[in-house]
Parts: sequence; C-alpha cells; structure tokens
Amino acid sequence: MGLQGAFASISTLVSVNAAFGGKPQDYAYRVGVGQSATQGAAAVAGVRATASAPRQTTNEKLGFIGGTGNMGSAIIRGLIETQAVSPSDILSSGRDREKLDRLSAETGCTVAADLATLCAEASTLFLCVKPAQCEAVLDSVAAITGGALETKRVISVAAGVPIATLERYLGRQRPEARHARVLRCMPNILVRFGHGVTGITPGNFASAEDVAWTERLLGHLGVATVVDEHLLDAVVAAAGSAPAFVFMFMEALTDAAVREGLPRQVARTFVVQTMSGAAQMAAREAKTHLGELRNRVESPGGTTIAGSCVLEESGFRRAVMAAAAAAAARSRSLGTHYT
Ligand SMILES: O=C(O)[C@@H]1CCC=N1
Repeated sequence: MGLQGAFASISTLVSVNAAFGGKPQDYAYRVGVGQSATQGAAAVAGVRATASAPRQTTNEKLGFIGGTGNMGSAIIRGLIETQAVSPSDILSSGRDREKLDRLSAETGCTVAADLATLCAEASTLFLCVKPAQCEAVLDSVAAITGGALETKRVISVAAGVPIATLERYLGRQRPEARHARVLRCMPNILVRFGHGVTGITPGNFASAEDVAWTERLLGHLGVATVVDEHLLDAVVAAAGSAPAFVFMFMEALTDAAVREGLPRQVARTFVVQTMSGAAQMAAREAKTHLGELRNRVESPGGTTIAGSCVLEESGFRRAVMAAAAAAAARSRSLGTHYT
C-alpha cells in the first residue's frame, strides 16, 4: 500500500470511529434526564451521563415553526437521531415546501399543512424563525390558539429577542396571552449530532415542570443548562457562535498542513480528529487547567512551544477574546433592538 493508500485507510477508520464513538443507541424514544454542566462534560467525553437514568417517554407532539431553517432542522434531526423523540411526534411548518418535504422524507417527521394545524396538534411550539419574523408569527400563533395557548409551551430559539418581547407579542391580540408559558433558548448547531450546548431561560409564566421538561429534552442534544436571561449573550459567545470560530481554526490548520505537504483530505481528517480528541481530553480532565493540558504537549525546546510562541506573538488569544466579545455585543444589541 502506498503512502496515499495508507492515509486513505487511516482516514476511513478515523471517520468511522468519530462517527460512532461513545453514542450508545440503546434507549427507546424518550425525553431523558437533563444534564448538569458536569454531566455534560462527561457526555462530551463520550460517556452518556443519561444512559442509566430512568427512561421517560413523551407522547407530546412538538411543533416546529421554521423547522427547515438551520437551527430548526438541526434540533429536529438531533432529537430524532438521538431517539429522544419519535419522528411521528414531530410536526414542522416552514415557508419552503420543497425543503419541508425533503426534511419529512429524510427524518419521518410530519409536514404540518399550515400554522393552524401545527398549533392545534402540538403541545410545545418551537419558534425557529429569524428574530425579525417573531412578531408576525407570534401574532398569528396567539390569534390561532386563542384560549388554548395556556396549554402550550412556546420555546423560542430566536437570537436576541427578549422574553418580555416574546410575551408582549403573544399578548397583543388577547391580553391574557401575555401569560403564555414561554422559554427562551440559545442552542448551538452541534445539537444536530447530540453534542450541542443550549442555554435556557424560562419566561415569567413557565412552570418548574416546563423548565425541567425543556432541560430534559434539550439535554438529549448535549449540555442544556438554565441561565439568567442576561447571560444568554455570554452563551452566544461561548457556544452559539463558537462553532464557527472553531471551524475557522480548523480550516486554517488544514491549510497549513496542506502547505507542509499532506493531501487535503488527510490533513482535514487529522485536524478534525485532533480537535475532537483535544475536546474529549479537556472534558475528561475537567478539573485540570487548560494551560496545564497545553503545557503537557510543549516539550522544552521542542516543536510545540515554537508554534505556541508564534500564536502569542500574533495576538491569537486577543483575537479570540475580541471575537467572542463582538458576538456577545451583537447579541446584546439585537436584544436592545427588539425590546
Ligand atoms: O450568528 C447568529 O446570529 C446566530 C446566533 C448564534 C449563532 N448563530
């Protein structure tokens, strides 16, 4: 086998391993037990903290408004693939009928004929539309559901739209609908594969059971933790936007490896596996300072410290911190815009 062939075999093995590592599929459709941050760290390390927890099933139907968008479809696919929810319990609506049909064909979820059907059948409504569309959609939801609104949870994943604003939108048609059971979430795209992070903030009228239910459900997609609303901007910085920063880092490292001579696909596989392995090591050694983990790789006078010094001289940390601060600031400014 030539060098190229050897790389190809390694690449296949690595991909298969990464795809199936640490994801037992031995639980039936259920809404599982939510994960604390510590349990979440174990889940990141490939140890499913929820695997031995009591099983809980749900017969509730979940309705996704805007289910074909990036976040809506990531949550739907994540819930189905982690077997947290049966496809038959998921309804989706959206503006693009072709995309909806494709989502339904690929996942088994049901396409809701219209918003009225979705609101009538689902007891939890996931609002996965763009922030600017929330007002019109919630107006319609309130008008359609009328007095039945209090029997439903409304879970918004729209970035930057405050709880008070969501409640106000719902209450415009009927003042009592201001008391709707709203929860606001900031998930990241990694919920798609059960390795996501979601910050959850209950609205003023969500019950403790609503909070626990939502934490359990989204805990199936990674780490799901309740945070104060003002901290959702920080969740954007640390998790919501962060996958894009990580992808940029991986892209740059892949280019660098190609420049050093590795075939691109091999370079990509090695970089992705290294990132995944480093994340698992950091999760397993959750009490060890990240700087110490880095120091373990840096031999005195060696290759790594030579590279680390260049990152420091180039302002790597400063750039990362400024990027995260910009993401949080943008999230705050969206919040002000929609107040
Ligand atoms: O870029 C955005 O605005 C959204 C919010 C967090 C991730 N993506």
